[in-house]
Amino acid sequence: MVLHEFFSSTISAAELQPLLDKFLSLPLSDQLLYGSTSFVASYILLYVPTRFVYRLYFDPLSEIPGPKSALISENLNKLWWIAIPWKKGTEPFTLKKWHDKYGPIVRTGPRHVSFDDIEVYNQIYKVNTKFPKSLDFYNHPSANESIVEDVDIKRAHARRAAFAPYFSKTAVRKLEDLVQSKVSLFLSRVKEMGTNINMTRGLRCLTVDIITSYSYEESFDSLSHPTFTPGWLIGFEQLISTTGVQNYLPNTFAAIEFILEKFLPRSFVLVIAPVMGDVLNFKEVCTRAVLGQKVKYLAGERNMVTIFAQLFEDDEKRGRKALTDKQLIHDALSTVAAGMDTTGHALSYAIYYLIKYPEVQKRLLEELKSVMASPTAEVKEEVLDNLPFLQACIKESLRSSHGVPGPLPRDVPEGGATLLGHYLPAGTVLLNSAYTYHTNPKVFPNPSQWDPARWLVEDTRDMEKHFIPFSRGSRICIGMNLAEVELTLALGRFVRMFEFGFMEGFKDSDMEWRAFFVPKTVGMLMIWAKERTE
Ligand code: HEM
Repeated sequence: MVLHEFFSSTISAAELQPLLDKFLSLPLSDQLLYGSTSFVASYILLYVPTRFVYRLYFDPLSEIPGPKSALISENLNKLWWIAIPWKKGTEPFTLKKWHDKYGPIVRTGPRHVSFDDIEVYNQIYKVNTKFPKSLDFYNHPSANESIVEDVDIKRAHARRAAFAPYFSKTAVRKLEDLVQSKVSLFLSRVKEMGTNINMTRGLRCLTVDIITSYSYEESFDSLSHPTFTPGWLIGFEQLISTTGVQNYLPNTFAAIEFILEKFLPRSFVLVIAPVMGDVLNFKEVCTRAVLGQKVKYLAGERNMVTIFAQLFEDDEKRGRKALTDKQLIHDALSTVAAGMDTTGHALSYAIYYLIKYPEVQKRLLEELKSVMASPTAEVKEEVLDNLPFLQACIKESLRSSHGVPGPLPRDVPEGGATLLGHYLPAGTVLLNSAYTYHTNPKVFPNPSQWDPARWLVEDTRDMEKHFIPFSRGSRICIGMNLAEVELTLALGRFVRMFEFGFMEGFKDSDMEWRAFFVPKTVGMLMIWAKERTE
């Protein structure tokens, strides 16, 4: 039969009726079986191919180059990154490969478009941006009411404005003593351990103790743990590894969590679902900490210096609507998540590369000796902030650890947008990964080389333009100033105080990372450290 005849042939109601009667006379179980089989068959054989052809040739995004297989199914694309064990967290690497192949704009899915163009980046991630964070990604059941995941531009702006004063450079420097004391404790723990030190976790313990003391008064006291492995940290590691799945099925996870949390004893949960048990423990610690501050505040305690306490006071003074308990808990969780791994990860890269490149370490040490007479000399952050080579090491570590390397999706708002000459309808999801920008060989020659000296040339403007570890614009990292103070004090004082090297068995491949919102290395940085004598 020619195609025309096939499409124009019709079946009359009289012909259809006996078929329908026959179907209805079957037992219910057969009806269900045949009904669902025909539904699945027509979905796979008719709907999916027709939709694919539409996406390929007729969709407004069809002009944009990209891998055709990515147009088959939005859900399959998502599951690819979160459910296939060897693909988990590798999205930034694939995006980079696609940009190398297809150019600065790539259609990576039916509604997804990725960019490798810093001018476009600056348009999307600018102050007063019209491109909100995308619910497609910012929808974690444990953080979807936090600042980080607030996709409403106006509301997020107001919430950021309330927090911002506590993170200005001046505010952070006022709390320098707190950071110094945690760094001192960290260094004394490293000295005491001497060997077999899990630096990946140790640095997380340092950064989390700083951020929790800064936020809620009582630190998690993770640095005191004999092996830098407090239970909540394991819970957090589990939580991070499952972010993709939790974003994909937020309601299912929220329901499972609710049941496990409310109806079963924790000891039992830890046996039947250890990951969830650890996650719940971690969340409980954060919840107790932040709500504890609220209770103290309501009981009349004033002049607490922590972020949340100041927030309660300022809300009252300014007549601002107070955050709900759920918002507070989600902020508490996401502040720990945002402030811990990113800073710890950048520091661990700095230490890893300083071991790999002893000549760079030597140059840094010489510079540090110029302001610190002895290995344990006291030093103000302001002094270290003015050391060009130390700052270049930090910058290069932020570049090679990429900050938050995933593609931080933004939505095209109502009315659509035209970017790189392509019209993108409302709802298109825009992807930009720091990894793509930080490894551009035209901007950073030999990008995989860790080379702090690249930042000490006369003209760094092009590199600065492509350097986005903290993102940019309205949703730039709130904790950037705190992170910079932590990085400066921890790295400067650590390198001045210790000789250090890899433990036997440590491999370069342990430092490969995967993106689970924040980056996570596949192994741990294991080192020994010995106090310097001069
Ligand atoms: C080296 C350390 C850090 C790096 C590389 C980093 C990087 C980033 C990046 C790239 C974003 C944007 C995320 C997005 O668009 O979804 C972000 C947001 C954020 N960061 Fe950081 N961060 C660091 C440390 C910190 C610290 C210490 C804090 C402590 C409070 C913090 C708090 C936040 C918050 C609350 C946001 C959300 C801002 C918003 O959505 O408006 N970060 N950070």
